[in-house]
Amino acid sequence: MMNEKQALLTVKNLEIAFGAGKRRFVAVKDANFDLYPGETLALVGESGSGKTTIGRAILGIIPTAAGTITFHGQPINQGLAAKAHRDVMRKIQMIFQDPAASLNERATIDYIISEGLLNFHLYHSEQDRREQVARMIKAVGLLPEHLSRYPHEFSGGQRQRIGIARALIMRPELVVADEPISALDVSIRAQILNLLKQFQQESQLSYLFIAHDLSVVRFISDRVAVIHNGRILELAPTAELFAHPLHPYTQSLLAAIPIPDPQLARQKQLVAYHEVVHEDPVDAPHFSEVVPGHFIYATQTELAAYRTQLAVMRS
Ligand SMILES: Nc1ncnc2c1ncn2[C@@H]1O[C@H](COP(=O)(O)OP(=O)(O)OP(=O)(O)O)[C@@H](O)[C@H]1O
Repeated sequence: MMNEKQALLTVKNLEIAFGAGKRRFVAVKDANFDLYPGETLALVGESGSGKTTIGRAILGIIPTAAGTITFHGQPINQGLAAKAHRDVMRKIQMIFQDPAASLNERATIDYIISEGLLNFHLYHSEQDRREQVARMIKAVGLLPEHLSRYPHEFSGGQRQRIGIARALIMRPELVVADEPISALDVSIRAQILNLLKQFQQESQLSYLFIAHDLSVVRFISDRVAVIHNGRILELAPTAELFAHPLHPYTQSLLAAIPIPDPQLARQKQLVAYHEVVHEDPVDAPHFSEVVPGHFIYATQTELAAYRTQLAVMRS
């Protein structure tokens, strides 16, 4: 079904490296995925796996070493004319992990939420700006009197609402949400997730949702990409991935989800997955489809075995 739609974002053979010469470190290796309008794709992996790096490359904050990032069919990682660049910068917004660190402490909430409108001239008059901000503040569940206050006067959850308002007032088409609830109290995480879902339903927003918590991913995302050591190892629709994880690393990740029932509580260790350097160029691993929509990083020989394994799991 997904493939009949035009992808909003396409990441193809993406490589991102830091440093040069002997210090060169490839943080993202040959990443491939599409993101469709109105869809949430989760990028899940342990700390340091390369999730944020992919998000930052999509936002144009860091350069890419190889591959393409295409938005609305237009490559955006190889330099854009100024007008097109501004247009993309408006349409792709970010929500950060730490709402305490990402808001300018010296600015009022009114200014923080308005800043994008001011920079991009997205208002007709001062009255229009005020109306847009008033609508947005209400939509994220804050009050008009909050506008004259400063970030330190708010709780973590309220700050994240401000961060969401700041991003969504730009009317983006894609939001890169980088661990948007992991810095928040457990009690308010669901509220923020529901708020993000509500906005998506209202406006066909797409989310690239960066997370390490699989229970959150299961709740919020349509599809999941599992990343490890800069490599996407498996990508599938959420229900499929949770029911039929194929890659050993994905399986260990799922097995490590803590179960709330203390009787059943378990916290298994993740199986370290080390990429094998394949000497055989004929059967080198690729990111390919096991069945339509379910991708895995494997050699052709492994792929055939995964197909059999999946058929058994499904029968
Ligand atoms: N500016 C940089 N210079 C050098 N190395 C970097 C830079 N940014 C990230 N890295 C490295 O790239 C790798 C991936 O980092 P990244 O922040 O994308 O991981 P992550 O999966 O988002 O982790 P976390 O959940 O901890 O944020 C890490 O090994 C990190 O040390």
